[in-house]
Amino acid sequence: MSSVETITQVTESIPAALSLRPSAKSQENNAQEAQPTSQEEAYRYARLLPAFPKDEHYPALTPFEHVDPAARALGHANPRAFIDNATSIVELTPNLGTEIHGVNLASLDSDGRDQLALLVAQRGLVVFRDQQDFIDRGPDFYLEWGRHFGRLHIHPTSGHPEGYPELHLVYRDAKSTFNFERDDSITSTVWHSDVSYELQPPGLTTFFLLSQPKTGGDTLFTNQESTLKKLSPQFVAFLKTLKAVHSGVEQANFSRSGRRGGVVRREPVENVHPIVRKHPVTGQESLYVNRQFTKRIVGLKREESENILKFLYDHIDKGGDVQARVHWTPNTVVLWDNRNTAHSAIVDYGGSKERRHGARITPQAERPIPAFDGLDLSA
Ligand SMILES: O=C(O)CCC(=O)C(=O)O
Ligand SMILES: [Fe+2]
Repeated sequence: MSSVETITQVTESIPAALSLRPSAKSQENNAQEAQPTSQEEAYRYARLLPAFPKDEHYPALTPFEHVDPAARALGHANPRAFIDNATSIVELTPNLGTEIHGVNLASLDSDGRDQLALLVAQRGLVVFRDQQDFIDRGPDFYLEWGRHFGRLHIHPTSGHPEGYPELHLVYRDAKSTFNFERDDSITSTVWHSDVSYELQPPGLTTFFLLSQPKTGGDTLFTNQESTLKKLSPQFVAFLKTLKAVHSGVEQANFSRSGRRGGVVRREPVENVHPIVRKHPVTGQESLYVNRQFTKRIVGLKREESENILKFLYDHIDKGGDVQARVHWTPNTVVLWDNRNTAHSAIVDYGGSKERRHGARITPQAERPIPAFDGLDLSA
């Protein structure tokens, strides 16, 4: 987010586009053809533009039992049956990311979706091309899709299509942005795991673009199992004894300040998570801190906490050898596992006619499981 989850700078106020209505006649191609503002009436996805209703308030989230769909695929005779007929399956990097052509996600049955969840858990990032059917099915389908994987999260501050608070939108055009811009930073890169401040942050997450710039606006991913493995066993053993505070306060304050959409739908929370978490299905351990939401290490002196976190963030920043970069082509749908990866938007576009409009479906998963059984998260 600031990705939209990030600390964003809304350069101008809410877009005039919000008042637009869909045109049944519009056949605008959804990508590569960014449309000028004067033609926004014809925007094919106008009904999915971000809205920020002021009267929307939700109570605190309550705990729930998450049953991971990937676990159901573990005992399957062929857990990759759902991609048996793919025309191409390419590993983006040895340790992170698989790109698949020739599989229609929208037609996957329950069993196929479970298998998909297992592949996403194993590869961290899975990119599906040519998913026009999925994208064209629209918001009710997106919600039904997401509910297969867990309870859908409603974002406390981001824009959503009118009537669909469970869809988190990223948006930028010539007039406005609801993500990623920090006018005081040398970079738009903000590594994060989505809404990690929640008690039960997301697992499998689905994201796609409805419109995209002609070039640029790729998304970066990194493998947090690999970033952990690069550290010495002695240091990892120490990290496993630690837990950290993740906070949604800064994000809410940013919204309250009037930048972004100006709404806070749910009071911000802070939660404590293990610095090294264990995946509930694969059992793999991963580093679970991020520059956007992780604030301090519990129990350490301030300088100790600041320096260790800074070291870990620098380590993540420098991990080009465990990262992958998704280039968006029209009708691409990407899934990542927020438990064992981190990601960042790249804001390298923004010509006067460029629009980038994305939607995220964000099911929550389990409370992060500490890699070290003895870690007490209640204290
Ligand atoms: O826009 C992007 O490339 C990433 C957006 C993002 O971080 C998110 O929606 O979680
Ligand atoms: Fe994100």
